[in-house]
Amino acid sequence: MSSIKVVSSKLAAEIDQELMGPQIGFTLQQLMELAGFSVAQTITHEFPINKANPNMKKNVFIIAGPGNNGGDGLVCARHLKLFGYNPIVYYPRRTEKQPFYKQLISQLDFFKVPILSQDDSDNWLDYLKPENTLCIVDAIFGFSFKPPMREPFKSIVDHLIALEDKVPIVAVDIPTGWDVDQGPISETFITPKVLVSLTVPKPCSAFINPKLTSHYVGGRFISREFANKFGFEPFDYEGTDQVLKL
Ligand SMILES: NC(=O)C1=CN([C@@H]2O[C@H](COP(=O)(O)OP(=O)(O)OC[C@H]3O[C@@H](n4cnc5c(N)ncnc54)[C@H](O)[C@@H]3O)[C@@H](O)[C@H]2O)[C@@H](O)CC1
Ligand SMILES: [K+]
Repeated sequence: MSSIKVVSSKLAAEIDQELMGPQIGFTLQQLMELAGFSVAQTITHEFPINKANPNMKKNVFIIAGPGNNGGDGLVCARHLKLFGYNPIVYYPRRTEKQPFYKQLISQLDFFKVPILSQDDSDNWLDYLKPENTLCIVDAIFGFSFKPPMREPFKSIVDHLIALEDKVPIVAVDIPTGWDVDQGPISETFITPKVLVSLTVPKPCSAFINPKLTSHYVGGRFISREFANKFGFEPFDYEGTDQVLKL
């Protein structure tokens, strides 16, 4: 893993600021759309739908947290549905922070993606049976997580830890509970089977064990000049792919 270029959380924040600054002018919605799309595409690579097997598990359980990592999960769910999977979203703390989150929810309703809420806190695990679930998407926390983990997420993550040997977890950007720079230092953290780093891997990705976790980079939205300015080479994405296995 050490040969993979990573950028510190500080630099990652600067990259985001500049991408969404007046000169380049991306909006958060645009970046989130590409980020969520890249996570959905990673799932098609790691867990492809086998049309010859009508009994194949197709349920993907997406847990969306209260921030933008959660937003990536909502976008990912919509694309998964269009790719032929059966996404189920658990979104226990809806945000009012950005008005477009309501639109993301409306879009999921439009595609008839079930969304569990705070009201389902006693029964959400009924929808996450290992015998029916292909994989879990961890879109709970990304680079703004600060331990210790508060409820309801602590209990949710404890359940995920108990399930992680039975159902593979795909982590969006940062495995939940990991520190963006120092990795799994808190008391509660997951160990994903797949990590999708967005834009560029953060230092915590150096702590994944390549025997346990496949590592992808996604969020294909920067030019070579822009990457070089921040001290790294852009990733060699193939064709129209939005993700690259590292
Ligand atoms: N340029 C960007 O900023 C982009 C970021 N994206 C995603 O956005 C993520 C970062 O998003 P945010 O900055 O919104 O942050 P996060 O989604 O990492 O989490 C912030 C939220 O978590 C809560 N939180 C933090 N620590 C907690 C704790 N210990 N217990 C309970 N709740 C806690 C905060 O109150 C806040 O609501 C990235 O990792 C990435 O996945 C993508 O959407 C694409 C664009
Ligand atoms: K995550």
